[in-house]
Amino acid sequence: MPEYIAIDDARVQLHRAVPGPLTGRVRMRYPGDDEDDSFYVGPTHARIDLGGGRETQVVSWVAPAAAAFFERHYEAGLVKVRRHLDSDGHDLTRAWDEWLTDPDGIAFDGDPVAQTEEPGTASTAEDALRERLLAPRTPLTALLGMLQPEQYALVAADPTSSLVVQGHAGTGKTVVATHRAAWLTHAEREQRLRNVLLLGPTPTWASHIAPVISELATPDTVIVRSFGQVLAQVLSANSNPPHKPSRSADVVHATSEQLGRTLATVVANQLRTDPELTPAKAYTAFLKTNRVAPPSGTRQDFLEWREALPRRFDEALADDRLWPLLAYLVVLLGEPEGHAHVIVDEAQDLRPLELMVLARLNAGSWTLIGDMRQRRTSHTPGSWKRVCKLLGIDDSPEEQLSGGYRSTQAIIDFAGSLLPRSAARRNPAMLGAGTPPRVVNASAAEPSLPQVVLDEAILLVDAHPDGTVAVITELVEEVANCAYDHGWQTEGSQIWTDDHGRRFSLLSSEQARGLEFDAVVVAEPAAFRERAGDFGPLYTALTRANLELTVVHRRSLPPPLIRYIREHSDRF
Ligand SMILES: Nc1ncnc2c1ncn2[C@@H]1O[C@H](COP(=O)(O)OP(=O)(O)OP(=O)(O)O)[C@@H](O)[C@H]1O
Repeated sequence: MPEYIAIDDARVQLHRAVPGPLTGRVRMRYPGDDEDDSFYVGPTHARIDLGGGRETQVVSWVAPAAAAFFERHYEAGLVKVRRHLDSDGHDLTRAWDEWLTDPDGIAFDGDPVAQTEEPGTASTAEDALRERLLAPRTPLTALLGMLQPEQYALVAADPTSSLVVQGHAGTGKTVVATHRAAWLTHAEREQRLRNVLLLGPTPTWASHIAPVISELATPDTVIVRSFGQVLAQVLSANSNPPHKPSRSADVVHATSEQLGRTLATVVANQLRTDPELTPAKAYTAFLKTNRVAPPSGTRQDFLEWREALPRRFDEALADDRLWPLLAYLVVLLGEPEGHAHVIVDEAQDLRPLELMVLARLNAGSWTLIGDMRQRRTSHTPGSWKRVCKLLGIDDSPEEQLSGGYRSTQAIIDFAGSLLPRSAARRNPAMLGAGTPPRVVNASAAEPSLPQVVLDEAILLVDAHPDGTVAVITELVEEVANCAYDHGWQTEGSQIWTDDHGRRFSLLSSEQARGLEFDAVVVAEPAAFRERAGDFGPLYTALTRANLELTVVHRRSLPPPLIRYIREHSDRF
């Protein structure tokens, strides 16, 4: 960070180095004081010796005093001015001042740090935020300097009670989840928690958020896992078992809550006669019990499904779709060491039995973050109240996030047409209006749909040479075959590259959860609903785009999108 270089240039000695860029600066007057106080906010507490017996202080972002920087209405009248510092790695790129009183001259005077190269303070907080959001997105990074007051309030909310955060796509829920995990466990917080489990939908999500955790969190305090990895860990199983085609998943998910009740009853009954009960013995007992509780219309299906299950626990482990069932038996019988707090990102996607497993892994309170409108199936609870009930949370306030940081207004409005009118967004997108989505009808016989999708993806890749592009579709295999035929290669199975070094990601809506790209092609919208029976996955797919969205379809578009296009025919 230039301050340090500049401080060194000015032969200003540091007591200790600050590991990372400073976040900002505050000038305020405490009641009863004759002079203003000024301090920096940064990644950790530090004292900067300015020479001549003077020093300035860096207050850790987790300290209560840092609220003077982050909170919009910090104890009215105390804060005079805040200086926001934005950096790219260790280079200070921008600084801007936010006056809360009438400007009275120099915002921060009298110390060498203020006379260093902090760039001009022309931009406002809003300009700086917009500029950053319009630039090609880098992997998710710590955003301390940009954290919005509504986000900070949730990051730093009291962890003695549980918290539910509902927010539209792109309102910064993952930003809140990651920063909260770091805040709760930070070594400099007086009542820090010993550990936090930070849970999200997929391993790709886990790698997407990893940089924030390694930048902000105290080492070895935040455990990042995908839902599947948690189940694998409970079962000590490999997290990528071979998929066996079966009806297991449908029945496990469709009867999830009743299945949980049946398993709990089996375990309780068996324990009466067998205190040494193991998950394997409980599984065998479950295969035989008459005390099953599926909904009446599905009882026959349930019994047939159970009849076809592997006869032994260790054989059943080979089918990951049975993992929630098996893991529940393990946690019912074991005494897992509970986490001090669990944060769940995309929490709307957990099914009842998965929630019941999780409930037994947490010894503390919860932070549940998600968007009920992005539910991927009707087998997940339809309300936060229901989610809380399954986790055993008594009464938790439901907080809302309302800012729009991911997508342009044009993309938000187009995707938002899939939502009920009552769910419309309240705040305008920070990225501005943007260009309307491009809708390509590929219903002619030639070229094929995958070919059109590939051509559109290449157009976007060329238009965003420094950015990221994704194709999101339920027809992953068809598009992959087409890309392969045209000389594209895959690294992992999601990122495709060509000989010119161009690249795009190819994902199903399930894999795209929680991620974002500068430009996105969504292929064959009609196919999303067939999988989910709901618009949630299509809404998720459309809202992964920051700046540009192309929709390619061969079949008819879903009626709300047709209506939207008709009502806004001037834009399409
Ligand atoms: N305060 C902020 N300053 C700068 N960028 C922000 C801020 N809050 C969020 N963003 C950016 O907006 C984008 C969306 O944020 P995030 O992924 O947290 O949203 P989300 O609510 O989890 O979305 P979804 O539910 O659709 O996955 C990210 O690029 C993030 O870095």
